[in-house]
Amino acid sequence: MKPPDVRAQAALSVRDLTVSYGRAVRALHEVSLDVPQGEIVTVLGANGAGKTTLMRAISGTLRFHGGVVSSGKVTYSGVSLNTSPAHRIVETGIVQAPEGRRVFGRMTVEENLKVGGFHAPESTKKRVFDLFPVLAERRKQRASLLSGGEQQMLAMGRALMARPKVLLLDEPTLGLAPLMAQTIARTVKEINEQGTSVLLVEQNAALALRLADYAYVLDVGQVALRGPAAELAASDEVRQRYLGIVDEQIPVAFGTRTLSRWEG
Ligand SMILES: Nc1ncnc2c1ncn2[C@@H]1O[C@H](COP(=O)(O)OP(=O)(O)OP(=O)(O)O)[C@@H](O)[C@H]1O
Repeated sequence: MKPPDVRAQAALSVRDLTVSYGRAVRALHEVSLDVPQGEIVTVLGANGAGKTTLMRAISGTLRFHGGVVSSGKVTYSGVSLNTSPAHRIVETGIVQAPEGRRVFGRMTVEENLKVGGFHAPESTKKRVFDLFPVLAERRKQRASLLSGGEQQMLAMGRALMARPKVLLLDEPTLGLAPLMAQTIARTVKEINEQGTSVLLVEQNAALALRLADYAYVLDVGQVALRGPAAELAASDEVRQRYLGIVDEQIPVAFGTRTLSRWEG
């Protein structure tokens, strides 16, 4: 049986990535991660763990935030993306959905979608409207009039207009009511079932672990834990630390290790 770190058909691959902001802040230290074709992979971690930095390094936007990759690499289908500008990475098929509040408020829903994919065929817009019927209903409305959850849907819809092979989602359920968060989660699953791989950064670990095939936990810039999402969800350590389930009988040991059946 294959060891888990040689995961099948890794489309997007991050190897030993170290990222700093200026001289003082090392935000990621030798982080490795794979997003195989067709999977949902989630990255969990507390505030400041480095999740957003990881997304920036993948999407080529690190430089806009004063960050640099000091070692390691990001590849897609074996091709290095380290020096690719952000627009080239989008063309490669790796597209980040902006945060929900980053939609263009004065533009209509439809205009926002157009910004996501000027050359997208009508069928792509239809796909977005099928996934998010509320966007079809409000297509002529200004984006600023949408609710927070609907704006998040629009942000995801805008990313889908670029027809991504890998969709990067940075906390898509942040600040949303539980019912809306569930709707977003269901749609992420549907997007994935239609063939798009997903890298999902979430603070809502319970939701993310239900959705994902595989999960990584970042802790102060390093991968502290990784494994199949179902195994992490069942782990007492993860339940106590990330799912808020406290059982004082069980001591928490927390170091770098892999939760997997291969480890014995
Ligand atoms: N533009 C920046 N300049 C300097 N330091 C930064 C910058 N962005 C992030 N950092 C630092 O890098 C570290 C990782 O931050 P990052 O935002 O990647 O974490 P995160 O896991 O996404 O946290 P959160 O959940 O709060 O967004 C933190 O110590 C943060 O203060």
